[in-house]
Amino acid sequence: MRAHLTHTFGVDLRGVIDLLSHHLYRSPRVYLRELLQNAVDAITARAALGHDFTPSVHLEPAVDGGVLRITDNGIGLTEQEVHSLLATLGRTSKRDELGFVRTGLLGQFGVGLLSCFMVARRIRVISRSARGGAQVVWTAEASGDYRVETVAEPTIGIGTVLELEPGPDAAHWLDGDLVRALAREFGELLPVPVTVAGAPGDGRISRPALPWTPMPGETATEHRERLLDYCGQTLGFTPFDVLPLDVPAAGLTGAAFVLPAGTHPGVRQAHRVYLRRMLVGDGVEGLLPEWAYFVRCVVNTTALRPTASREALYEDETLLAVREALGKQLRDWVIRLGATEPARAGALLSAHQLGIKAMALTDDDLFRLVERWLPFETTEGVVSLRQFRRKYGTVLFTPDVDEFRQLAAVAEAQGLGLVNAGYAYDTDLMRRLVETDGRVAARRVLPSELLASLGAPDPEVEQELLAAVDRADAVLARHDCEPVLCDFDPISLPALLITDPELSREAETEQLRAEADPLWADLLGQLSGTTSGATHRLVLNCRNPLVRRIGTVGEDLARLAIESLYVHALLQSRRPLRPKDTAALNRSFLDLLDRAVHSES
Ligand SMILES: Nc1ncnc2c1ncn2[C@@H]1O[C@H](COP(=O)(O)OP(=O)(O)OP(=O)(O)O)[C@@H](O)[C@H]1O
Repeated sequence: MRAHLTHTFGVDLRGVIDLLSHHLYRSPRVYLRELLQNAVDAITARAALGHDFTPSVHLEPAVDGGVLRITDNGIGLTEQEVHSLLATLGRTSKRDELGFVRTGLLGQFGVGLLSCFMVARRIRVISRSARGGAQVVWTAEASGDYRVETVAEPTIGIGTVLELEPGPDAAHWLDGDLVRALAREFGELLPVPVTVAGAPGDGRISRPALPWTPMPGETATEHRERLLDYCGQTLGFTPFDVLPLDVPAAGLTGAAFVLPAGTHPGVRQAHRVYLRRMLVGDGVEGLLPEWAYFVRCVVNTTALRPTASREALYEDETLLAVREALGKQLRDWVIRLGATEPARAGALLSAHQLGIKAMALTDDDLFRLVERWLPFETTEGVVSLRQFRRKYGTVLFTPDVDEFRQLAAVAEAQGLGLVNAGYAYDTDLMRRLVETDGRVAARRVLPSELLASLGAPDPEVEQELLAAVDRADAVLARHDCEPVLCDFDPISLPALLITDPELSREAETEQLRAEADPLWADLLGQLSGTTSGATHRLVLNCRNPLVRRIGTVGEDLARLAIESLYVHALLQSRRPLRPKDTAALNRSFLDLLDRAVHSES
């Protein structure tokens, strides 16, 4: 029998270092965030020991291709800790025995330091522990080799000095201007004083106050102005508005900036997220519900967890709760705006219709706001549903933009009010209107209904036209269309093409039946019940002078005129042209042209 031996995975350090340092992070720039984070964590850990000291982190960018140095007066490392923490991938001092992240610290994975190998070929850590012991020097190469030395006579105070020697083609990452810019970006809000050599004034780049916290003595208007400016400088746009965010359970505060008009609903908004005042990233997604695509946030949190790359947030219970709470705050703000500044609420609704309509489908208050302020295209012009209902009681709507365009002029002339509910979420909103206010609140208008409201023509004119129309029957049948004679306004409109959705559905069923096998054909036959007529109706306006004249012209010209009116009505309805429609368009146009030219000559 063969013995079963247990083996441990071998690890090629070069591969792991390459993977972590080059593939985990999107850009080498994050090396500075990892360094600042370690320095701040070390200070937090030393403070937790009860030491009395003035925290400080100081950065010295490289000069002429030399080393970059970062010095902190945090907890430092003993020789043993250097071996176990710095030299063991994935080992961290920032989790407890059970693996939970210690409160108040930023790191947790034990890989951040490796990001330095994206810009450095050698890392040197000189450290003196607050717990005592000799000063230690750890020098690590990008190859994965390291050595540890102890120094009898300490050269530094308690804390750590970390030096990076630039890697090939990476010297610019350690240069003064870039280091100052990166330090400001990542560390600007850190509560610990961070100074960078060469930065203006006393070199401090971190400021004590969060930008969204009101300053002492600042008025509400000044505070708002300051935040609008901050948005311009940090996020690069002038917001429509700004609102404060606060989720105490997640230690989250911040500001939400509502984008001006023109934001595409498909865009996933990226937020600027600080974790314990350290910038996690400015492209963090998923902080808000999807419908809130028109808002960008800047927040600081103590409870959300970043992924190892720090470029996204962990999808856990806390994030779900935060997303829900922030969504609610946003929604409450919209409602408040509706109550206090209706005109601005109207402007907001028009600017970000899609997101707000989506929200309104599941939220009563927002639905009322939408009903009251969201502008709809109607036969009364652009008005809100509330205004429209005040005049007509019921909202008669078309679920299709083209259908609205086709019917609006005629409906208006007959004194019928019509609402275009052809854009995204509109018909769902109409359904909701019925659910909340009853069946009379909204109804889809059927083209046949409109047809019924049109007047009967003068019998004499009708008689005259009937013969001409009868003769043109075959022409229209080619287009699956039946002629109807009516009197309607506007008088200038000669003909109207109406497609009844019921009829087209039946026609489709018929077609399917024709193509299906006998069993299905029978079944579909029972469903459709009727023999289908034409799908379209060409409603000729007997009040229109051109239409009237058709009754008096010869057979060929009458046929040509009716087919031309069909094509004209089809173009007006903005429906896509089928090949036979295009053929009819060409035919009628050229025939008319031909006749016009001949009548001249
Ligand atoms: N400036 C420092 N002072 C004291 N200890 C440090 C310092 N920098 C790093 N360390 C120690 O080295 C360990 C490894 O650091 P590293 O940045 O790789 O991971 P981490 O900060 O623990 O976690 P993460 O990968 O999430 O950043 C830390 O847990 C810490 O104990």
